[in-house]
Amino acid sequence: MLPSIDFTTTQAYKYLTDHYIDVVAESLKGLFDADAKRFAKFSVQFEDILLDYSKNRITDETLALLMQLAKECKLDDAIQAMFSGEVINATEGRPVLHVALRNQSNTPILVDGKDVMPDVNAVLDHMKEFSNAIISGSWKGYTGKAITDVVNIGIGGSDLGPVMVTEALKSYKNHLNLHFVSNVDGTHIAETLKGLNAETTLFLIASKTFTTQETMSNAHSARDWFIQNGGKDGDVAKHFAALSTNADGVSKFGIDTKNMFEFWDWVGGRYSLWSAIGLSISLSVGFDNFKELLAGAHAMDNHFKTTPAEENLPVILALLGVWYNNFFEAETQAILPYDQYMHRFAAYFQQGDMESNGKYVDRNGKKVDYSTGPIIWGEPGTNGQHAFYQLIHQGTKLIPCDFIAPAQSHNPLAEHHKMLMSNFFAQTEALMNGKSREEVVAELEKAGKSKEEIDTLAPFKEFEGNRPTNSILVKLITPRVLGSLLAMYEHKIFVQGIIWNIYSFDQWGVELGKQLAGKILPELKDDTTINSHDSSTNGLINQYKAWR
Ligand SMILES: O=P(O)(O)OC[C@H]1O[C@@H](O)[C@@H](O)[C@@H](O)[C@@H]1O
Repeated sequence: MLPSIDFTTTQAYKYLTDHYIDVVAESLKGLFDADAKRFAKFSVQFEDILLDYSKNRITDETLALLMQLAKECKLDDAIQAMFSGEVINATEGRPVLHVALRNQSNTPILVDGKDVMPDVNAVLDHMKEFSNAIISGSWKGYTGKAITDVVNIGIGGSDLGPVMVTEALKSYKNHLNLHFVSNVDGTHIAETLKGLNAETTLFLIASKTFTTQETMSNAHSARDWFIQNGGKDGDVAKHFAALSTNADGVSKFGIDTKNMFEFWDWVGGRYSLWSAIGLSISLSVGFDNFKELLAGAHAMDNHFKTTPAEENLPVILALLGVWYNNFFEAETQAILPYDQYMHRFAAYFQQGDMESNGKYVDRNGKKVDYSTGPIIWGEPGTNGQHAFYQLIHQGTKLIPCDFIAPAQSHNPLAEHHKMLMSNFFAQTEALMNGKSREEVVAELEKAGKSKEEIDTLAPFKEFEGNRPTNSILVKLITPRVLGSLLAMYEHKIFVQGIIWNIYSFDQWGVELGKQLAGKILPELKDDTTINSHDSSTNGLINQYKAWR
């Protein structure tokens, strides 16, 4: 059982409410001027990851009060409850144990009194054996040729993690060509299959439930394509594997359960890249690198479980997020990786964070009267700079940003990485310091502008600054570092869910749309005029029918 505490009734919350008035009046620039040790004080290193959170609108007291808030919300008990396999996903009646999937120290983790580690390790062994066979070419397709292309068919948690990680670790990639099909829009699979050869293509049907409409339709279309292109029903076993918790569904589809890679209902979809769902990762970068990814996550799990809150990366990030979300009323959180390989990182955590903490009902079943999960968004730097940073710098909204960058590049071309990094450093500095009226005026005077021109232009060129950022500087994006980074954000989401007193591991909010689509689909079969909905929905459906 998770503790259930309304954080707005805690002592710490009351103190923070008063304290906020003082902090709002402070400038980050002033806080840095007043304390030469601010960076040393507000930064923490974990292995090859340095988190600098000194450019946040906090003081020692803020941090102490946020830590007190975590304590009053019984965060330690909640962490303990998750790691010990308690049923903390109460609305689905399940434990939450993605940490078991990367539990490289193999300490027993019990679900209903049974240690899950032997099953976890058996699936990892199966993934290793299969990956090695596909990569080495010893696994042959139906005409005796080795596999060259792997198509992962899945959506949501069965797609975003594998896509993001295979992209982030592209420099570790082998000869296999990876493809990902998620959208039910036929364009996605049709475009993917163009140019593929059925003799050398392997399909991974990735679905926790094995019932998801998008995935099942794409899987059936993939099988039709396979048969149309020369494969026989009996050849399916050589070209289709399933990653799922649903053995019945898998065999009904016609996939040999020998080619099924199992996982369990205590793995949430958006936390499943560490499970069999990660098979495409293991195929793309090899099992050893996949294991390194798990090892990095496990190291972060241990850090999260055992490190005092003051030094604990996920806890610090989470509490800073609460500070902005609930006191500064920030609505969003940007994730800005200065690493092209990480271009799907923000998209991945859109699901990770928003599906977890986008809830307005608390753990007592009551509607909350405070703000919960933020809107997560972001693009890689420097592209974002030339697109939406204008609003971050001079817009009316406060947008806390996480800047992430590797000190070393996998592609050290000429001066590229130094240029990239100069932007990474410059942006957080600019957001913090801004540019005062005096600086703007001096600059315009130097450029020879008249007094009148200066008066007209100056307000537009001023930056008020005081905009908060975290800098996450890592040595190099290796599988281990990536694993740790991902686990860091996962645990951040967990901590915030605890503070906001919501259930972070269910996702009932995705069901209503699915249900209604299921009702509408039969109405689209023929051209009968539809009048069973509101006038807008009827009007749209009928116009669609007229145009199709
Ligand atoms: O892996 P399957 O079961 O196909 O689910 C895919 C996705 O479906 C969505 O509706 C959500 O529930 C996600 O959390 C999930 O990752």
